[in-house]
Amino acid sequence: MIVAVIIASLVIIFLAQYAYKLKHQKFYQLLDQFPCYPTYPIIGNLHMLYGATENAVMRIKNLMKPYDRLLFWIGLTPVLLVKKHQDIVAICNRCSDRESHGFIEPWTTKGILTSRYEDWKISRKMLHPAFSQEMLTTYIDVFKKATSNLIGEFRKVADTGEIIDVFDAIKISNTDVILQSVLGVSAEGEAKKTLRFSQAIFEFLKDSNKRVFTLWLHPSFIYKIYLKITGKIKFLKTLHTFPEEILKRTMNDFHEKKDQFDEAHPPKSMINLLVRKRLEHNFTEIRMRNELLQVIVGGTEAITFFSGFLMVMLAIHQDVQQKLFEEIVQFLANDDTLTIDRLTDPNELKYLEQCIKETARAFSPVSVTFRYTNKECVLDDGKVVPTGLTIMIPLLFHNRDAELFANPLKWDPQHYSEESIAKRPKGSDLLFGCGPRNCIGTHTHTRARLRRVKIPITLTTTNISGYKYAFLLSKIRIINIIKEFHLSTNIKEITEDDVTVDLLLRSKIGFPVKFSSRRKTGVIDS
Ligand code: HEM
Repeated sequence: MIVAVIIASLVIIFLAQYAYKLKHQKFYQLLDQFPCYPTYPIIGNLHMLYGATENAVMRIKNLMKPYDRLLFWIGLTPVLLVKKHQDIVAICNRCSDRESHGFIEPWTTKGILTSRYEDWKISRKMLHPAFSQEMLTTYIDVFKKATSNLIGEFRKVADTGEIIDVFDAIKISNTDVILQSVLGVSAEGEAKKTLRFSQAIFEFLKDSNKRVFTLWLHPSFIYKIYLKITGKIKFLKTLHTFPEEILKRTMNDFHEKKDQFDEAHPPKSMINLLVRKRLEHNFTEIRMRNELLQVIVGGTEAITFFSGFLMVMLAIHQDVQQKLFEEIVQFLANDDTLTIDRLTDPNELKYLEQCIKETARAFSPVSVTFRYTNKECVLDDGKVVPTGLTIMIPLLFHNRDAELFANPLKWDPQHYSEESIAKRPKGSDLLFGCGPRNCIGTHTHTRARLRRVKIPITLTTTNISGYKYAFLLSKIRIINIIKEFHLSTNIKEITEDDVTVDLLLRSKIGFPVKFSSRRKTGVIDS
């Protein structure tokens, strides 16, 4: 009986799939242009990722070796993988939808990371001012305070000969920074809750990645049961209640202390800005919670891994560290204040900027991004990507493309020297993504604006993103750390075998660093 039911179900699925394919013949014909490994009914190509859900992107890298484009079936869903610069730029500049396939529900729904174009436009417009020069100037004090606390942690182990994994200290510091600038609360005041929240973010990202590549977790009702049985539902609750409580508090303040929200008191955090502007866009509390949550998620994990890799690379590459130290000493010689103008002056701290960009290239924290084609997209060779297709863009492969970067697996700030940049096609750095849906901290160039300033649309402009949130925080942090400590480590390199890549790139071997004081000194401009 059971066997009969299973066979009947399979036949029904097969027939339904056949009927669907007939109805969407053009879509499937266009898919035939792209290479694809043999598929099995129902599972598609997922068997090829068996046992690798935690490191799926690296497995995909091997599968993509012979191809620049690959059609990959995640169950019944076709996904086009592209790794070449021209393809990424063409797709990202033309399609502003990001496909999440609801995989990250029920963790979060509509918001800047996950919304389709029409909703996303509103999110982006609403949140963009939170990354303006004025707001960044406000955040600088938060960055300095958090750096001061972080340095305090490193002082505890300095000169003891101990090698510590800096990940936890950086994570606490970054969570503090992001929470202060997004939610206006300090981790110091909410330490336990912050820690639980940060754990919930981690579980959310890990689980969402697992769900994408695990067929039986695709149906929503099964996933909800899975969350209950595994006890992960508690992380889901924390993920929601923490920002909700703070949102309620801010909304109450908004109603009761109106004078604190007038023009004489400009917003100092994203939540403050959102509460002021929510009526313009008719945002519900749930929508506001999602927006805040998604910026926090987008920011915290990426910047934590990024910072960890940067510190370890400096600890490994002593020559680079020494050169950077000399640059920092020179920068501080006559003026040791860290203002936004000094930190964003393109003629200052050039080598530090090279080190930061190189880390974002070699260890692309957001190693994969997605698009969904809301219209047909013609690629350079005339091939047409059909409407309604999910595109997976492993930015990591692009950023390690040997055609763009000599010796791409080597971390070398020379990749960002003026001479090296001049040798690459303009706009070939996709460190913060590409097109209008790039990282929110970056400048957005719409097609119209590109035309106005006569920049070819095929060239993206994310490489002028530098002086934003992540860069400012990194500069303040590295200046203070390198000025005070000499960093060393017991590892020689972080190789491809030492990282796992799901949606984010993580280190399997942690971030081991030894701190030795250069001289007893205070934190600059704290
Ligand atoms: C080193 C640090 C960071 C890196 C390398 C990075 C990289 C990226 C990348 C590659 C994307 C996808 C872009 C695309 O699909 O084209 C992205 C999106 C995004 N990032 Fe970042 N990011 C960083 C830091 C941050 C920070 C600090 C925040 C917030 C405080 C943030 C918020 C976001 C948001 C909200 C999006 C979605 C934007 C949209 O869809 O409109 N990121 N980031």
